[in-house]
Amino acid sequence: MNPVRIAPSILSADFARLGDEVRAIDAAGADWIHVDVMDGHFVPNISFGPAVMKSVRGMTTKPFDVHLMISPVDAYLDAFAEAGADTITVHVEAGPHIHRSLQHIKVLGKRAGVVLCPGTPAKMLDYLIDMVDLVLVMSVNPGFGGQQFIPSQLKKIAAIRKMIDASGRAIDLEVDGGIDPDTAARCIDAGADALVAGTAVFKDGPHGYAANIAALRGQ
Ligand SMILES: O=C(CO)[C@H](O)[C@H](O)COP(=O)(O)O
Ligand SMILES: [Fe+2]
Repeated sequence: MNPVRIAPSILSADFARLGDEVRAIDAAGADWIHVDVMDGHFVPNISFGPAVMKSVRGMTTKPFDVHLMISPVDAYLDAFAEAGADTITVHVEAGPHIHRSLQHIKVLGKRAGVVLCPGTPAKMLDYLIDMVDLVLVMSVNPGFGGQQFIPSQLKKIAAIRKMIDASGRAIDLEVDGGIDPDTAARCIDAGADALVAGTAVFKDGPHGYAANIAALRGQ
């Protein structure tokens, strides 16, 4: 398994200083930059779109890990690829043709990720696992930062770890929502190798970013 990768979610950044915030989490040791895109339809919140993401893409060379909470999503995939996404992750719950969406992401030359909401079973991955580069398990209901971790998702993480190992493919297993040093350790024990964190990274302002990221690694 890979050493854990930490992906701070810029949803919790100061949007008035977004470029500086991306530079700051890069300098503080972020492995990936997690970009939460919310459409006010699939989830009850609106964040930002590809133009805002593109405007900060040049602030770091770290991979952009783009979590699309958009339904329907297919019409937006090209725009996020063009705006500098490295991994594009789409919800199985967001439309009837998840397989087509994942195929399209691969055609765009990007890493394809699939994400499951807390109420969605791991078996939804049975016919997708052979085509994805990343599985994202939501440990909160998507739409907002600062929510409480849902412990039932640990069992799902462990089940997906087995599916990934059985596949023989290199697939990242990422968890998103309510991650702090305690829940991070529990997710890693269950088999996660990438963690998204918004509140736990950004809560103290820029002087705390490096220590907060290190704490999620158990350091
Ligand atoms: O996808 C998300 C919400 O839908 C965010 O990535 C997630 O909530 C991160 O925020 P926090 O660490 O504060 O829970
Ligand atoms: Fe997210």
